[in-house]
Amino acid sequence: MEVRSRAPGKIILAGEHAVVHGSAAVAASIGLYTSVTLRFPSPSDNDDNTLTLHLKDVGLEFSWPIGRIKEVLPDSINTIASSPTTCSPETIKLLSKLVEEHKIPESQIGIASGVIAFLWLYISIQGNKPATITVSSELPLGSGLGSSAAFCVSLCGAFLASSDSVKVDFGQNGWVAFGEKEQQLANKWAFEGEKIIHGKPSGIDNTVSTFGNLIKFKSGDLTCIKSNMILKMLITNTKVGRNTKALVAGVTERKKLIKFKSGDLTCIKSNMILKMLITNTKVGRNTKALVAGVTERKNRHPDAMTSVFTAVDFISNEFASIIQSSSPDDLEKEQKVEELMQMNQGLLQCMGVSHASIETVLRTTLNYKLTSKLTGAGGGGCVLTLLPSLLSGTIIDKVIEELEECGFQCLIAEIGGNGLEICFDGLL
Ligand SMILES: Nc1ncnc2c1ncn2[C@@H]1O[C@H](COP(=O)(O)OP(=O)(O)O)[C@@H](O)[C@H]1O
Ligand SMILES: C[C@@](O)(CCOP(=O)(O)O)CC(=O)O
Ligand SMILES: [Mg+2]
Repeated sequence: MEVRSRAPGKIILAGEHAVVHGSAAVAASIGLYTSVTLRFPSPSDNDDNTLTLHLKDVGLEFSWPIGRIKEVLPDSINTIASSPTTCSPETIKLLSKLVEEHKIPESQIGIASGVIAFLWLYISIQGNKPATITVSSELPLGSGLGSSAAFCVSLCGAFLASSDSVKVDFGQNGWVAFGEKEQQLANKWAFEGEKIIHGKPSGIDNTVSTFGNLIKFKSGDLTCIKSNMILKMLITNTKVGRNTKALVAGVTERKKLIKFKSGDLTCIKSNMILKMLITNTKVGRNTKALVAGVTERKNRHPDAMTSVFTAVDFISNEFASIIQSSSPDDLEKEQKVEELMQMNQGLLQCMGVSHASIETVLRTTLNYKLTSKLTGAGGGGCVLTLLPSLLSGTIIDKVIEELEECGFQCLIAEIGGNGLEICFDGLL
């Protein structure tokens, strides 16, 4: 039996880091996916009693005899697929032992936490069954586009789709979304995986990767917005990590906004056209370390940092209301969005998560009177640039050219598309 799943990356339009400390944030899924293939051995493969993980993006393969997993985890993991559970520090230690039995080059050591998350999610949902899992991604890893969440969500999608606790219609062709209950379950499990990779995630990345679209998020509170505005983002990457090929996808038009709160869906219409260019800088960095750094700064300066997070909360809420507003004055809305992005970037600098490469993108785009802010954890990674609707294509080409001359990489990706999807027919 074979099942495939895919889950998108994301951009955070406003509120990263502050969202970890309870502020609101606004995020959108992007049309770049992490894909997982899960295959259980057929009865004729009776020698195949291993759990194998192929990580195509980093060229690494891990394989454990099921007997070895049982030896290291003698009490087995007593979780049930329908009940997402946090991995205890003791179990993380045991799973690390399994990962350390494989050589991961020092330059790729960040992958270890992803493999531990994989083991936790697989064994928790599927138990000690032999299987081969292959992961590949269109997302640059560790660049602020939520590859860790897309990794966890796509894994959970495949594991749950082939478990008894989720009812899926095997008869459907092509990519299909889970029902809402199954989406919630995949989202909760993915959050448990993100905890292993990020330390203290807010949950925004796994949520937008699971549900897709455009969302306003506050811990324990989610507003999911589908819009008919055109959001174009340029991603700039600072090239210290691996080379990422330019990926260009279409820009979609969305018909309505969906407000989603505790399981309730409310549709909201929007007429605004907001063009965003996503720019990706390619300086490698680690979300866990950056999130921990902000928390340490908060511990050192609790009052000042609480004020910063409160300001971000206002920015995110205002950002969300502007893009949902029915006012026909797009110019005014764009100017407000630009100001909010500028303010958010300033506050991210206060949190200590900007980087020289990000500042270079800010300066370069400012030469064209364009506003940018980092997206995701910062410290390098990706930067967003707002493209006002009256901006000419020639200017956009010039900005991209100049950014690429700095060694960065620019991509335009679809914003606010589908979330987690599953495919059983093997045709895609
Ligand atoms: N396709 C993938 N293959 C292997 N590991 C992955 C993949 N995608 C994400 N990961 C894991 O997620 C980590 C990157 O997550 P993070 O630092 O949060 O950056 P981001 O989520 O912005 O890409 C990687 O170091 C790895 O552990
Ligand atoms: C910094 C943060 O707000 C977003 C991190 O995103 P990314 O892993 O850099 O793509 C952390 C979080 O919300 O969990
Ligand atoms: Mg991440």
